[in-house]
Amino acid sequence: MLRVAIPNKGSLSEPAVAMMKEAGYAQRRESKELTLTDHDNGVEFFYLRPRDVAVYVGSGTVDVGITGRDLMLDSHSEAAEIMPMGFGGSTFRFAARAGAMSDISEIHGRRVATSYPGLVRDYLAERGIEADVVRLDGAVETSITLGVADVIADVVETGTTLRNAGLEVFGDPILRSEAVLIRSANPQADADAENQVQVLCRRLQGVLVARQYVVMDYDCPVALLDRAVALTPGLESPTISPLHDKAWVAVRSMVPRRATNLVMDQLYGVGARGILVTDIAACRL
Ligand SMILES: Nc1ncnc2c1ncn2[C@@H]1O[C@H](COP(=O)(O)OP(=O)(O)OP(=O)(O)O)[C@@H](O)[C@H]1O
Ligand SMILES: O=P(O)(O)OC[C@H]1O[C@H](OP(=O)(O)OP(=O)(O)O)[C@H](O)[C@@H]1O
Ligand SMILES: [Mg+2]
Repeated sequence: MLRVAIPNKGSLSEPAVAMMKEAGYAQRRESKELTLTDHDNGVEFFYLRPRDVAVYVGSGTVDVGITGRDLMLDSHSEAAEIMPMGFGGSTFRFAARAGAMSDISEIHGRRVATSYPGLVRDYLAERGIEADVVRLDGAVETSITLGVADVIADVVETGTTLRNAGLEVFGDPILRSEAVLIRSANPQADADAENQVQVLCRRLQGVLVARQYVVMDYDCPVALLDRAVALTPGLESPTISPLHDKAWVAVRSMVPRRATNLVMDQLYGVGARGILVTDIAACRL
């Protein structure tokens, strides 16, 4: 059985479970279940703290897992990214009291509070900056007000938490993070496990594509087909089908979901009619 680690709590938990369900895997029904065996697909799911996922995967006790890129790098475990999951995006940044700092060189000799000491120490060491890294479990933004640190390094998504604490980011982002599927950096040579990992990846890729694209159908005068197809090139090439009226053809193509309305406006402008958009329930490319 393939062993897969899924975050049991936090921002990544619900979207990870939703994605696995969309990929056709059984998932736990309630949050107190620690494991779930999907016999039909030959997969055993382990619901673990997202911070621990990289540790288990790195040690080879589970085959693959979902966690944040930031957590994986912080853990220094022997794990490697296989694919991004399309959710849980954030940046990891330094921040200090508004107006207090403008360059990371100013961190030298200061106290930096963070829940990601591995990541922060690596980043500072690479730049020759010496600082006292204070490890906290969370709510790191409050540490400056309470006098425990001069600088923080933390996850920033909307920036609301920082603003509420009167803090401001400075310097370049330390990291751009998102949820990622990871596996051991030195996987055992096991053909069955390798095959199952490939199936899992193809299914997850299918979910990503189904979420990112729609299918667009429209009718188009033959004389205008080249201009219309240039707007909807699809992934490989659009399907063109004859219509009873020989002056028209039907076109079917995949279009990025976020561009749906723009492409429909442009197609209509070119002369296409009967433009229909359909969600993709699942796909394998
Ligand atoms: N506000 C956020 N937006 C997007 N991703 C986030 C956010 N906060 C944390 N993450 C991501 O979630 C992962 C952190 O997992 P963690 O278990 O700490 O979740 P959490 O949302 O902070 O929950 P909790 O603090 O309750 O444990 C990291 O990969 C991080 O980049
Ligand atoms: O930029 P924002 O949209 O405000 O999000 C960022 C905040 O979200 C996370 O906190 P979380 O709620 O996980 O609390 P924690 O610090 O206790 O982990 C993170 O640690 C930041 O504090
Ligand atoms: Mg948190």
